[in-house]
Amino acid sequence: MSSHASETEMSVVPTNIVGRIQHLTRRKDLDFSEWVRELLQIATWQFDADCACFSRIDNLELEVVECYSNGNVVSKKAGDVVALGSTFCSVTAGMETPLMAPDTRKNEKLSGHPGVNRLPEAYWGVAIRFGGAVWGTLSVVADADGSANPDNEGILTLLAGILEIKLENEEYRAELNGARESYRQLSERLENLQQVDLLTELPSRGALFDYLNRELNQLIRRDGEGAIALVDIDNFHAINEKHGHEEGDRILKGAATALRQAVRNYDYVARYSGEQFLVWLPDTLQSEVVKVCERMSEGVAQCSIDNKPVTISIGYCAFRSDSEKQIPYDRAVDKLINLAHNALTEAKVNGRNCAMSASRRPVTITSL
Ligand SMILES: Nc1nc2c(ncn2[C@@H]2O[C@H](COP(=O)(O)OP(=O)(O)OP(=O)(O)O)[C@@H](O)[C@H]2O)c(=O)[nH]1
Repeated sequence: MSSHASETEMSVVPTNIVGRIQHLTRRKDLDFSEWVRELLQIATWQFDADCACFSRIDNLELEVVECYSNGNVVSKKAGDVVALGSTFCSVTAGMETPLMAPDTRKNEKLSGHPGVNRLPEAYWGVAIRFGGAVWGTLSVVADADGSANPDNEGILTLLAGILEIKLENEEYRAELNGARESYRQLSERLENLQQVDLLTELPSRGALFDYLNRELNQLIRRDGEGAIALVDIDNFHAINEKHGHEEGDRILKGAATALRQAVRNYDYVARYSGEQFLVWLPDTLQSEVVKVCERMSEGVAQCSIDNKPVTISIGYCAFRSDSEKQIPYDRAVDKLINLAHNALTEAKVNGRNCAMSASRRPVTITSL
């Protein structure tokens, strides 16, 4: 049995134990295992004992979750599993109140226990309850008979209560971590879903920028030419107003299909916003872009409303790579889209149903 607690220390124990427990409950720097070991150390110190264990009962077995020993005795280690019946904890588990046995040989509950001459002489234990049932035990042992401090029963009950709260918090934390993980997986799935526009089945705006940044990067590296076109259905607000949103949706789907069919299979058509589509035309000369615009207009005109063909306005920006150096690719995409957008505004101003280029010649990437 350890003898670190002097008479003087014993006389101030109530104050110190409260201070130590309070200090422990406020510590946020410890993980669960470290925290429990600190508590076990406090219990060992308070009982002037050699070792304290926090154990879990699983059927007829007792598993040591955490253990603290002052080194005076050979103690159990975390993870050790023993037959519950061979331990004093088997008795503790059936009790509502702590089992206080400073001398187990003289304790009415333990004197007949098969382990009484083999197990430590002093034993104090209390059941740990969780979820309405006995979960395990908190036990403190000493190799020689212990003192009978009248406060200790209350302190053991208090330590058990704190452990129960900690256990619950830990369980919630695990649940919370599980919930966080499910949320992360859900967000990931949602993000994937958002890559595709559900109405038109084209890539969505969410997918667009990553794709364009990658593509533009590659195109610049191979000194290529290409174009970005913004396509906008004319007077779409009026179509919605007059024929209803379902009819508007039908036109949107039809336009999406027509645009997809009007371009090569390695071109890229995405839904940019409401009634606007973005078309990426890699390895395409400016003169070819004009032809693609014509094909797109003819294709969309196959969709009709009130026996009138649906028309589109297009603004495009053709560009060529002039240097592999000094290119901020992400900004280049934004700037090309802006130029195409300005051209689209001009097409609308010019009376709609037409295509406008951002410049007479392809813009150079380094001029952006
Ligand atoms: N049916 C339907 N309408 C949409 C959708 N997304 C956006 N819109 C509508 O598209 C309309 C776009 O209207 P405006 O931006 O005024 O453009 P506009 O009427 O085509 O006029 P111009 O572009 O100048 O020819 C708005 O009424 C939006 O509510 C959609 O998914 N389905």
